[in-house]
Amino acid sequence: MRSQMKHVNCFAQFSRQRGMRLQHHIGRPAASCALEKDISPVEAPCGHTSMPGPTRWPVVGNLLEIIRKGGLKRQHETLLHYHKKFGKIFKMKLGSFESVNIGDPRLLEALFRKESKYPQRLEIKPWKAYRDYRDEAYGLLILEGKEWQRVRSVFQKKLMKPTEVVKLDGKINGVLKDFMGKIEEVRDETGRIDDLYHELNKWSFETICLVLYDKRFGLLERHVVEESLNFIKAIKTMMSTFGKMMVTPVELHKCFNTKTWKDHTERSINNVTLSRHSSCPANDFLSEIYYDNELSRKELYAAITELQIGGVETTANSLLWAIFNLSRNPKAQDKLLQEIQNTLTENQIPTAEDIKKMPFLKACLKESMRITPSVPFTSRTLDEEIVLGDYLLPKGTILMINNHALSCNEESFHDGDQFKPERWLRESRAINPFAHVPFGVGKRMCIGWRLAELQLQLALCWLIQKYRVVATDEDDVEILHSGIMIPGRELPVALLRR
Ligand code: HEM
Repeated sequence: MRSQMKHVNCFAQFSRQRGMRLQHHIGRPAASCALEKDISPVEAPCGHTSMPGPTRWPVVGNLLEIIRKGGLKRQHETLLHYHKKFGKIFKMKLGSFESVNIGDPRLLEALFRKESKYPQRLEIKPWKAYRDYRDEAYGLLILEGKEWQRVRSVFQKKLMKPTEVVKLDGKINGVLKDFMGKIEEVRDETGRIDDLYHELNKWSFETICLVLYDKRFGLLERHVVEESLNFIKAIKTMMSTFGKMMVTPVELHKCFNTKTWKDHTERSINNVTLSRHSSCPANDFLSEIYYDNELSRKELYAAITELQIGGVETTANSLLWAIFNLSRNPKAQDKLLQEIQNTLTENQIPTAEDIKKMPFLKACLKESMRITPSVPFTSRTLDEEIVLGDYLLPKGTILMINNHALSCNEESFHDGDQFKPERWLRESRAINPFAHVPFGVGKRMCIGWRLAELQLQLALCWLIQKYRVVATDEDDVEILHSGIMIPGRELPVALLRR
């Protein structure tokens, strides 16, 4: 990789040799091929300046340094540190996993402008290995090429169309009504909830299942069906084993039947269990897809399973952090309550239409997802050679798009460590849309983002209308990377009835 990533000064020579056209030069105008000033130059074998990055050691690459700096759980902090040290683009290697990391909105925009027909994320070999092992199909998270596009376009019609998504507010509110009842049940006399995250996971699972299967799974009832809880546990296991399985070859795990592989295969999500619920879809959402024969039954199961994997913990996690951020920012919370009360009468159930009249609510959510993003990175595997910024990146390069670093960037967000929803309302200094990408970018961005946003906005409305969310201590809460960003301890929050 090192010798393949050449400084753009090599580019003219490359273009002549390979007949490359200048349209491939993305990131800055073709005429400006000067060395990036803020990238520390490292001497490359070709004699030109190559991309900077931490010192890599044979076999392990930078893994030991990551471990020394707090391990994979704190990798987001280490990567932030690398971005500060090496600039907006750098390369690194974790065991067998090599990547180029980008944390700059202009570079991301440039990448987006040259997006290929079927953008690819980094291949998730452990998930594929598991599916192959069980003879199951792949869903949107892992599909590639034309197959990905075929499945994507089927679900996109339902999930990405604003007019379709707003129709789901009734279902979302139905689950929220029960969720509020659940909160009353599990809240102690001080307003604390033991394992709030688990309760939020149950809420988001119940909502997504209702949207997909038009069926309630009873997760918010007193006696919960074990199978549904297993799904939530399985998502957590998949997320937490993911990191370890990505930095070491999956074949090794399989061959030696390591604990990580056992955890991964024994507790991963099983399509067959879920398939019962979608075997004869009766609701609008699945029936069109099913009866139009757009997807085979196997493909439908896989796609639905992966919609759930993608949608359950991410949404629960985003609401968890929003509750936390509002608990630490009572002024913002008061302003939010004011907006809700100006829009809704007491106990009025909010609709998607009402949400349109609540810019501060949207801003609070955006700011929460910026300051505490659930998904810190996404990735792209280049399917053709491109020039990004000042570097020629060969086909096959894995680009890590660091949403966490983008969101912390002081150039884009002044006082970036502070929760300031107002920043999203100011029209004078528009924020570059590529500076904050919690749902990713381009053709492959999150297919559930509209649904997730509506769910979160409605949930915040219900919660803030009924409860004052307070901080029970002011000590730091560490953020840990476990596939998704989780708090290092039970969140110090209480919900007090207004
Ligand atoms: C707050 C909640 C959510 C967050 C933060 C989130 C975040 C993301 C991110 C960052 C990606 C990668 C995008 C990229 O590579 O550019 C993604 C992809 C995906 N998400 Fe979400 N997501 C959320 C909710 C949902 C929901 C509710 C669903 C399902 C209904 C869902 C299903 C998916 C799927 C299937 C993909 C893969 C899409 C593809 O490759 O075509 N997500 N999500």
